[in-house]
Amino acid sequence: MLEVHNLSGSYGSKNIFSDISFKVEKGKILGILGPNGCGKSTLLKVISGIMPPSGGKVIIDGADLNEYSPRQLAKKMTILPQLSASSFSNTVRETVSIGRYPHQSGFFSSWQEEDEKAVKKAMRQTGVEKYEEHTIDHLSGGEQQRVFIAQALAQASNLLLLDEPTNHLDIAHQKQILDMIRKEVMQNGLTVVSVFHDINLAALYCDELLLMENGRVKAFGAPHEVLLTEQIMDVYHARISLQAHPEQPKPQMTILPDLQEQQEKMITDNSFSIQQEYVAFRSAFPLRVLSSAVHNAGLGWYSTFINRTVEPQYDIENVKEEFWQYIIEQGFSPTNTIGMMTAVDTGNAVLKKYETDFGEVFVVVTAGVGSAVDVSQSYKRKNVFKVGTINTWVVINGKLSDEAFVQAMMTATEAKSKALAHEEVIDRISNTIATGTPTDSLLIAATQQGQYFQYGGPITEVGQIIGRGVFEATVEAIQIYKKGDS
Ligand SMILES: Nc1ncnc2c1ncn2[C@@H]1O[C@H](COP(=O)(O)OP(=O)(O)OP(=O)(O)O)[C@@H](O)[C@H]1O
Repeated sequence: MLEVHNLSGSYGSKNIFSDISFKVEKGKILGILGPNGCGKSTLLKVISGIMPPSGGKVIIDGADLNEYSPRQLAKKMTILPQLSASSFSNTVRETVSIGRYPHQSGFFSSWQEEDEKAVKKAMRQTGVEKYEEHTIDHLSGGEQQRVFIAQALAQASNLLLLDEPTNHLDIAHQKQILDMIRKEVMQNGLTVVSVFHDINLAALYCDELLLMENGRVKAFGAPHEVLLTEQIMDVYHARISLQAHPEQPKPQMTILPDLQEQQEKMITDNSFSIQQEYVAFRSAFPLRVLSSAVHNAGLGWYSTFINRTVEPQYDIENVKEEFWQYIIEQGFSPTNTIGMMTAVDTGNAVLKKYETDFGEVFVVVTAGVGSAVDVSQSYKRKNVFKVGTINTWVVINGKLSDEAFVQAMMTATEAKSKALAHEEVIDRISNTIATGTPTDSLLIAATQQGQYFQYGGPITEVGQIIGRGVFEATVEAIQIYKKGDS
């Protein structure tokens, strides 16, 4: 569809970009990324024919850009430049209608039903129908942007060149416009080349990305090939971190601010309180937590954790909502609290403290093993939900990598299973040594200050403490449970 060969562009003698080559297939979206002033808009202007190249060529559908007349080109390709601050006295409808110009033999003289349909469809797609008779200068920046996108769509060409199409748009309209463009691409074979400042939106919506630096191509490829942590940090001179998008197989980045903490933050025993109704952990600052809790599971930052006692017959349809209410009633913040539940008396919780070279590590365990299960034999039983459970917290004064968090979960789980074996806890169905209960929960929390741990396996410095601590606390908690049970 679009081929760019060794393209260069300059303003007079000032060279802006050089030797840029890439191809975009029909029905694809290419995103152009790069820092301010690296030449993205100028590249778009040269591709569209607004500016002549200083070298190289642009091929559209097999023919050189120069071979098209301006009207032919306007039917092939539409450019939506960056929105300028100039004032416009045309109505929305008139502005969108200008997009039909290449399809007229004389301006407005041969207005056809097809033109009317295209204008109406474009206004509907961009949600500007309701402003149809308003003049552009009476619209907000975001509304104006949508009108110009409508104008570009009304032109109904096969190639759309967009310069920051989501500029000025709120998140709902960013999503609406980009979803709509993606749909046009997929259903009608539209091809799009778009400049983006928002790297996450570009990764989410584009098939391929072209990353520019100082007028040159730094990288070209699928989003996961171009968005590499070191590469982005290098080009933009900003610290970032990349994660997976929660729904799409696309990378997303987060800026890492260079904010210096004034004080060293430490967790001490004062943060824990063990009561009959619940075990609570309260910190003056949030910790990074990975957990399988009932409330706020997953990876996040939280300052409070609670492990509450519920009736053994606790069976509520909407557990999440009930837990949310409970947290509020106890005076905690539901968005800042991790919540677990157990049928055992939390007054029997075991709290253990381990002094290490890097700081203190705390382990808290409540254990109810009435419904203990051997994981290797569990396929033999029906899936019966019981609240009798082993809940484990590990709180570390240290900084864990993502690998270390996951490995810490594994290390703690293995230590728990070893404790059950040590206490000869039996799976009553299979009559074999149990490895846990059907509903165990685990929480690993770290202050993310002080010593850094890349790994958390059993023989790492932090893993050794986790292994020993979870084993000892679980053995003790099981012994207390057995005493109460007998
Ligand atoms: N009309 C012009 N005459 C001379 N230099 C210009 C002109 N327009 C832009 N430039 C310069 O060309 C360089 C590239 O500008 P361009 O607008 O292409 O960058 P960009 O990557 O789109 O930047 P941004 O992200 O800030 O929009 C900049 O240094 C800019 O100052």
